[in-house]
Amino acid sequence: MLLEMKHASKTFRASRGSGPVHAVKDATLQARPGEFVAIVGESGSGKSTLARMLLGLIPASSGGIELDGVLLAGMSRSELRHYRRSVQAVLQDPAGSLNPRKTVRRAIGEIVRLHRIASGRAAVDEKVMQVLRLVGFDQAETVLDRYPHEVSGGQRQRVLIARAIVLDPKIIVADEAVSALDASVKAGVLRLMNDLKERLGIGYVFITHDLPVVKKVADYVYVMKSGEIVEEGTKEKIFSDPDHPYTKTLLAASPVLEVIDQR
Ligand SMILES: Nc1ncnc2c1ncn2[C@@H]1O[C@H](COP(=O)(O)OP(=O)(O)OP(=O)(O)O)[C@@H](O)[C@H]1O
Repeated sequence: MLLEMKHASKTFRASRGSGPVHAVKDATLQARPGEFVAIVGESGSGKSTLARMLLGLIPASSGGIELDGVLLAGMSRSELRHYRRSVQAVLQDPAGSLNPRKTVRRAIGEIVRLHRIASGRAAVDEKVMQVLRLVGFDQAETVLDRYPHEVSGGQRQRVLIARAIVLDPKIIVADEAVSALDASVKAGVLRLMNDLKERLGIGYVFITHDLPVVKKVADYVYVMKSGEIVEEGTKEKIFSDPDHPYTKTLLAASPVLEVIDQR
């Protein structure tokens, strides 16, 4: 499977007193199952807009997204359903990704029902537990009836990952998915994502401003500046031999790649 963004641009219309915003300009990238692709750039560089286009939440102004050569904008309903299952989102939890009024059981169970992965209370519960175990809740039954505010930030992020992988996606688009977490919790969630890559062959488009995280997990890196992808390459190349002056500035400004717990 191949997910591609081809020459995609997004321009937001002018609002009163200001001109149009060219949030993403002519972006081309590729993502595959089993590969950790990072998109790195400063705040305002257009990363979230790019993620929203990849997830089909907003249309591109020009260019487009393709899954195995089929243009997202031209997909039939069943192709679109396949796309939405194959390409899942994990967003930053403080963005309110989990409804505070739904228990973990309900937040994941309703996806199971909606997509007819299982039906009947016992079968749905079993599926929910299975996916919770996959994301590291060894005693899944202890979190089933908790509300989002009753679990820790790292656990909430795991629940969000569980909710994404229950659909058996091939690629997860993660926008600042670990940015709000403390270093040790962050390391745990990254380990989990890496583990899911190895065990289930999930690929990631991992969007972040956090270079130490990129250094730890990415296979391939795209660097964004002012809406444009200014450089791309393997992690090794980007970190040891960057070409673009902006990449060099980013690396120099990074808090010398604090060592993230490797356990
Ligand atoms: N709906 C919108 N309408 C108008 N302008 C927008 C809209 N969404 C984003 N923008 C603008 O597009 C530019 C890129 O924003 P975007 O959120 O994609 O950047 P980002 O790299 O994700 O930044 P951050 O890390 O701060 O979220 C910004 O100038 C932003 O103000």
